[in-house]
Amino acid sequence: MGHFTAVDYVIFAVLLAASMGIGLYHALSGGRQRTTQEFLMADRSMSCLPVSLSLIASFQSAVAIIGVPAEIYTHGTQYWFIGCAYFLGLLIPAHVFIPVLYKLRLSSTYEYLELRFSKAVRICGTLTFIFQTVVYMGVCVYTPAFALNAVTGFELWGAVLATGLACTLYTTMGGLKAVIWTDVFQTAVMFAGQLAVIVVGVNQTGGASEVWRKVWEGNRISALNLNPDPTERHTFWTLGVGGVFLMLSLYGVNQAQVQRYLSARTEKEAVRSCYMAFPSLQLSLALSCVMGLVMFARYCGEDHSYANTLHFGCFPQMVIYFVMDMLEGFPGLPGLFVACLFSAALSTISSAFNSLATVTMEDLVKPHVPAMTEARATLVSKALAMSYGLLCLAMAYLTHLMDVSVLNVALKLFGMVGGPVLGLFCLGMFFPWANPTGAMAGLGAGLALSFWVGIGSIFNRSSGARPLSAGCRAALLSDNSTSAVHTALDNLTLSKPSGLNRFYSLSYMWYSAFSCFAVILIGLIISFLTGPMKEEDVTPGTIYPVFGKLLCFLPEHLKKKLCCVTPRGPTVSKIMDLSAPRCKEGNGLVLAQEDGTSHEELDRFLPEVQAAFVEHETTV
Ligand SMILES: O=C(O)CCCC[C@@H]1SC[C@@H]2NC(=O)N[C@@H]21
Ligand code: NA
Repeated sequence: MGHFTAVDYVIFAVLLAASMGIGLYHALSGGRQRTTQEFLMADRSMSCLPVSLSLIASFQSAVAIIGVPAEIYTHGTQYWFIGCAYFLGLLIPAHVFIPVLYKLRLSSTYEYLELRFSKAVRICGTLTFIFQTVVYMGVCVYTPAFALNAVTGFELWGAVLATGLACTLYTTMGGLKAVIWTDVFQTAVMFAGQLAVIVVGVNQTGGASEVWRKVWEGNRISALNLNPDPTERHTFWTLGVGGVFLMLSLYGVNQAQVQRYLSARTEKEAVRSCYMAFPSLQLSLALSCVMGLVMFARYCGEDHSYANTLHFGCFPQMVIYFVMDMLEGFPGLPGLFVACLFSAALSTISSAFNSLATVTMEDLVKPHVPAMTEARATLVSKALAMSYGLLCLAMAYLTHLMDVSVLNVALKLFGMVGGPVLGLFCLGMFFPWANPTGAMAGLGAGLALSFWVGIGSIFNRSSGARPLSAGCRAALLSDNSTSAVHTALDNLTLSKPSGLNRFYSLSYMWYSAFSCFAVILIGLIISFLTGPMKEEDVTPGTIYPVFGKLLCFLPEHLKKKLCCVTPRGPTVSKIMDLSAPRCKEGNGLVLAQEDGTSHEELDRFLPEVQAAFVEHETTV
C-alpha cells in the first residue's frame, strides 16, 4: 500500500507555503490591507478570470474530490446530470441576482434584506448563513485529513492543524485579494491532481477503450432516469431541476459568491465571471466523474479490492485507497493528489473565513458601532477572520465526533439552509407585495420544514439506505456466504415508504427547491394577510421586475396594472454617468447604467447627480 515518501510531504508543504506566500504578497502590496474596502472587497477591482476561478474553488471542496468519484463508482453516472443544472444555475445569477445586488453597492448580500424588508430579516439571513458556513467549513477541513489518515497513516490532526492554521494565516494577512488569488492557484492544483490520477489510471487499465468496455459492462453508464418519483435520490429531475435551486442558493445569493461578484470592477465583469465559471464547473464535474469511472474499471475485475472496499466502509476512504494504489511507483504523484485534496479544502475554507468575517463586520458589528474608524474596522475584520479560522478547527473536531458521509451532509446542509435563504431573496426580488412580516414568517416556516425533512431523513434510515455498491455486494456474495445473506441482498430493494416516511425519504436534491417554494408561498400568504406592501414603499432597486420582463409584450398600462414596479424615485446609487442616455420609463427617471465607469468616478458623480435629481424631482 502506498505510503508517503519525502517527496510527497515536500509537495504538501510547498502547497501550504505557496498559499501563504500569496497571502503575504497581498498583505504587503496594494493598499497593504488597511481598509475594509480592500480587505473585504478587494477594492472592487477584480477582473473576471480570477473571480470565475474563485467562484468554482469556493464550492468545490475535498468533499467533491472524494465524494463524487465514490458516488460514480457505487451508483453510476446518474450524478453527472447535475451538469444540466449549471446552465440556469449560472444564467439566472448573471441576469437576475447580479444586476440587482451589484447596483446596490453592497458588501454583505444580507444588506439587501434590510433594504427590501427590515433589519430583523437581515439579521436572520446573516445568522442562517453563519450557521451553514460554520458547519460546512468543519466538514471541509476534516474530510481530506480523515480519509488520508485512514489509508496512509498521514497524521490526522497534524494535517487538520497545518491546513487550518496556514489558511487562517493567509486569509487574515491578505484579505479577499489573497483568497481569490490562492483560489486561482489551488484550482489549477485541483485540476492537475485529478488529471494525473485519470491519466495514470487509464494507462494502468489498458487504455481508454478498455476502461470504456469495463465501465459499460459494469453498467456504470446510467441511462437518462426520468422517473418522476421525488423520493428517488438521483434522477434527471432531482439533479437537473432540483440542482438548479441548489446552484441558485450558492451562486445566486450565498455571501461567498456574491462577495466575488461585488469585488469585480464593473457589473459587466461580474456577469462575465459567471459565464466563465460555466466551463470550469463542467470540467471539474467531468474530472471527478471520470475519476470514478476509471476507479471502477481499474478495480472491478480483480476481487482482491472488494475485501479492501469492505474494509474501508466502501466509500470516501475507498477513493484515497484506489488513488494511492494507482499512483504507487510514481514518486511525487501521491503528493500531487494530496496537494489537490488540500487545495480543494483550503480554497473552500478560506472563502468561508473571509465571507464570515465580512457579514459579521457589515451586518452585526458596524450597525452597532457606526463611528468606528476605517483602521479599527479593518483590524476587527482581521480579528474576525482569524477567530473563524480557529473556530473551524473546533468544528473539525465536532465533525470527527459525527463521523457521517460527507457529500450527503454537505448537500443536505445546502438544501436545508441555503434553500430558505434563496426563497427569502426570491420573495423580495420577484414579489413587490411581500412585507417584512411575511418574510420573517416565510423564513421561519421554510427553515422549520427543511429541518423537519432533513433531520427526519437521518433517523428514518430505512428509506434513505442506498443499495450496496457492486463491489460490496459481490464481496458479500463471493465468500460463499450463507443463503440468508443472499436473500437479505436480494430484497435489499426496499419496500416503498408510505405516509410520513415518504416525506422523510424526499431526495435531498429537492431540499433547496422545496424549502425555497415554502418560503415564498408562506411569505406571500402572511404578507397578504397582514397587508401587502405598496409599490411606493418598496426601496427602489430592490425589485427585479420579473413580470415586466416576462410580460414585455403587454402594453404599458397593463404592465403598470400588473405592478411591474419601475422604481418611482430614481435610485441614485444606480447612476453611473450623467451623460448616459436617459430613458423615460413610467414616472421614474431610470438612467441606463453605463458600464465601465469605476466606482471612484461614481463616488465623484454622486453629489452632483443627487443635486440634479432633487432639482429634477421638484420640476417634474
Ligand atoms: O464542497 C463540495 O464540493 C460539496 C458541495 C458541492 C456543492 C455544489 S454541487 C453542485 C455545484 N458544483 C460544485 O462543484 N459545487 C456545487
Ligand atoms: Na475548494
